[in-house]
Amino acid sequence: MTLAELLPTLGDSLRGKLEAGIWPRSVRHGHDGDLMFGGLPLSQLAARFGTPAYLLDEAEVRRRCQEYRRALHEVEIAYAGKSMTCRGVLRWIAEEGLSLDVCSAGELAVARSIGFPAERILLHGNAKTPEDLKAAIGYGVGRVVLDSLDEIEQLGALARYPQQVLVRVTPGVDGHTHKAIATGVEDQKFGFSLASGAAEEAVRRVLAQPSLKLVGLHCHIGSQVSRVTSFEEAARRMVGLMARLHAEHGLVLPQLDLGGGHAVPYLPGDPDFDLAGFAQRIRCAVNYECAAHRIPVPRLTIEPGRSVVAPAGVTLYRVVTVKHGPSRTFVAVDGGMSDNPRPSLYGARYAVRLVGRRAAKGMRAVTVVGRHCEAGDVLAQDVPLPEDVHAGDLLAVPCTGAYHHSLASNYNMVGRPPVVSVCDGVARLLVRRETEEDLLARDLG
Ligand SMILES: Cc1ncc(COP(=O)(O)O)c(C=O)c1O
Ligand SMILES: N[C@@H](CCCC[NH3+])C(=O)O
Repeated sequence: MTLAELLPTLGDSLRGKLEAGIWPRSVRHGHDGDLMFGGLPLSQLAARFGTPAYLLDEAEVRRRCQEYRRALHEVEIAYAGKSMTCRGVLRWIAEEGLSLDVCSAGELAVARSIGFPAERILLHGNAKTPEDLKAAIGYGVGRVVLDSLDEIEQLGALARYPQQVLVRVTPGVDGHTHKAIATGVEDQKFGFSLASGAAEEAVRRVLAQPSLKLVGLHCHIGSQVSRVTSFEEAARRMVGLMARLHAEHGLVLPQLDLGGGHAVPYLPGDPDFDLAGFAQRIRCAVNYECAAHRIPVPRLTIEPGRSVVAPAGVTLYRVVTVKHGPSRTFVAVDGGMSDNPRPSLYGARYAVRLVGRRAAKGMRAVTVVGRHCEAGDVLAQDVPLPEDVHAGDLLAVPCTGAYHHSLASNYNMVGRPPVVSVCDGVARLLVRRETEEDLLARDLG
């Protein structure tokens, strides 16, 4: 029996303890079954901002930035903007002293609009368009992470010396994560293969471009990776490559970017990422390999996205209807795959909780579904909810701060939810709800 199957059978207090790790640390029990989030009752936030709504606990995001900086004080922490970008969040990231990884001119435009320091920005992307490259050069971003031979030539022609660049390497390391987000293994679209020699060829090409200044190497083995050993192995392989480049070209590269991908717990019982262990073992692996190859230790960069914002987010939904099928009960809510495509894309699992009232009955396993025209529009399968859950109830889904707002669509012409930040009892609308007028405004008839 899995923990998810076991949960409905557990008493409230044991279930509460198991669930504690997947909610932001500010969450407290409120009156009559409510939950306090950043000092405000969830039911009050739902009444004020409507549902569905993405909530973000500002203090939790900032605390996570600080934890990264403390655990890895000598390492550059570059927040991966693809996980959640809006001006409010990027301001927190800038204030907390992190760098920023963007992967399009669009993400860069948001960063630029709040004056995110250009020298702390890295531009990523396996297929950067000329517009992406021009925008990066125009803003003077610190580093561009090169991902194809075409891009090396294009950037070489557009840039002015010394445009700092890294070369993205595919180290051939398995992050043991979902196939769709495993980027360290061979035979996929990202980076230059280490095993085939493509990475060394890319370095040669960069060195031949007078406008580019190669400052380091980059790799990213995937997302939602929990095994520190995979990062360690990638670090060792990357230092090995740096040593070969040193021997071949006399190159001393001052930077090594090990990407992001640190896993977070989505369900009760999922392990938390061992940040202290990661810090210690990466440091050891890099120092040891550098000493063994007699090359200087590079400055490390990491690019966490999910692990900075996911656990700070909660999504609120209103139940629209409850349908009792022959083998399961469907609880349908006013959102779905347009605000959270992760279950359909990656088979992602979530916990769901009734808030705003006390349940009169015990728990049973139900399937929470969305309002979209697809049978696969499932938000959470076999989750425990009270037997008396009914239309109008408020549901809260934790761990939705990353890859929710950023992956959202307006499928079925359903407007995207607002993003609301909450801190010390004050709620602030960061991104307003997408309206029918917004949707119609783009349609020129
Ligand atoms: C190059 C790069 N860096 C960082 C990240 C951030 O990953 P995560 O949000 O899993 O930390 C990604 C996404 O997987 C990425 O592609
Ligand atoms: N969108 C993915 C993560 C992608 C990581 C970006 N390279 C997720 O929701 O898990």
